[in-house]
This record gives sequence, C-alpha cells and structure tokens, in this order.
Amino acid sequence: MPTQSVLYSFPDTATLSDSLAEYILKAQRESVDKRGRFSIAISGGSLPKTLTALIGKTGVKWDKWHIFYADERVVPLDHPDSNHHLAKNTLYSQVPIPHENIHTIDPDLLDNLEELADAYEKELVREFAQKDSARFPVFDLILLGLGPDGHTASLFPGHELLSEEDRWVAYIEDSPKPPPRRITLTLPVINHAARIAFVATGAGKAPMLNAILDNPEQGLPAARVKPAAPGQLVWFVDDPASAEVKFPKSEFKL
Ligand SMILES: O=C1O[C@H](COP(=O)(O)O)[C@@H](O)[C@H](O)[C@H]1O
Repeated sequence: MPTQSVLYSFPDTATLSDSLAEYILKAQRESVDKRGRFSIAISGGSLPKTLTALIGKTGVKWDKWHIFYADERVVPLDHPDSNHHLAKNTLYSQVPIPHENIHTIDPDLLDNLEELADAYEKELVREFAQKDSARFPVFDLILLGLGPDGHTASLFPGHELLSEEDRWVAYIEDSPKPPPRRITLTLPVINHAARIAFVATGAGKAPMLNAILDNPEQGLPAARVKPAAPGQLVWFVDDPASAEVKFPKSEFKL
C-alpha cells in the first residue's frame, strides 16, 4: 500500500457509515461547486448498506449525482445477485435521485458480454467526454469493497484482467465468486479517480486487510489500487476488520 493512503477505523458500522456519509458529502460539495455534478461509482456486496447514513442527510444534492457501478454481475437488473438491484433496494428507493442519473448495464445485452462491456464503456464516454481528452475518465469518487480473497470490484487474484491497460470496462466469464459473468471497471480507471474509498467491515475481513495494508507486495487486486496523489485513497473500516493491521490508523477528520 502506498504511504499516502489513509486508514480510518471505527468502533462499529453505524459510526463508520456516518463518517463515510460526511466524506461523500464533502466530495459531492467540491464536485458540484466545480462542475455542477457528482460522478460516483459504487460497489455491491456489503457496501451499499454502509451508505444508508446518507438518507435524509442535509446537503445531499441527489439530482446532481451520476451513479455508475465499479462492477456489475451480468444478470437481470431485478435479480437478487445484481449490484444495481441491491443498491436500489438499499438506497435509491429512499432518496430522490433521478432515474436517468443511475447508469445501469443495458439489460438487452446480457447475452453478449463483449457488447455489454463496450456499451457500458460508451456510457462512461458520454458522461466524461465533455471534460477533456484524458486517456481515462476521472470519477469524482469510487467506492470499493474488499473480498475475502483480496478482490475488489470484479478484479480477482491472478486474473489476466489485472494487467489490462487500455479498456475502461472489461468483462469476465470465469469469476471464482458467483455469478461467473461480470463486468468491471479496470485498474487504470479506478486509479485515475479523484478519490477512492475502500469500505471493509467485520472480523472476516481482518486477515485480508492485513495482507493488503501491511504486505502490499503480494500484489493482490485491492493492493493494486494506487492513485497518483497523496490523500486520494482512504480506507473506512471497523475495528474488527482492522484488528490485525499494523498500518497506522488516522483520526477521522475532513
Ligand atoms: O462480488 C462482489 O464482491 C465485492 C466484495 O463484496 P463484500 O460483500 O465482501 O463486501 C464487492 O465489492 C463487489 O462489488 C461485488 O460484485
């Protein structure tokens, strides 16, 4: 892990969620002030439930949010395995976010992974093209989870996608975690984000957090998330998850 990363550990998920909400709100304020919109990519799994502290919070400008997925399982949008379905049930169903600002995979392309990933990449091009001619899009914020094997988004240990240097969105059909067919943002896209926050909770994440933070040279997928500038990468974890970590913890402040 690069030394510029910051690790915040909280006694419980509720405190973590409140602080994460403050962090997201700050990112949103800065982005909306600068560009009038806030582009965020979120993950599935255990992450969406940590976003519920945003519900009813003063200052959230939901109409300025443009939500993408760090990864998505290639299943119908109302399938229980869908990351979109999970986020919709947990968050969108309770906040006034415009439907057209939620950028899902195209449900008509589920049978063709290559076309599906290309179409999602084009969705990103539409969102980011107006900004500049940068090689990769710059999300205002990407929220990532940490799998018990060190995967993040749908980037799995030892997978050839870890070496992807060109595509913005890639697909896999051999995910070791079901369901097997997925699309994912690639590492160059993740690493170009203005801010990246990992969220990991529970004692089950402790050995992997230790591997990523204290032994990054193992090269696990989450340890390959290395944005360029100081302070761009933060970890929001709870105390059970950070129990085995030697990496220095910082006091949460904005
Ligand atoms: O399959 C996935 O797993 C990771 C980690 O999930 P978690 O439940 O262990 O937090 C998640 O970040 C990713 O979006 C999801 O598709």
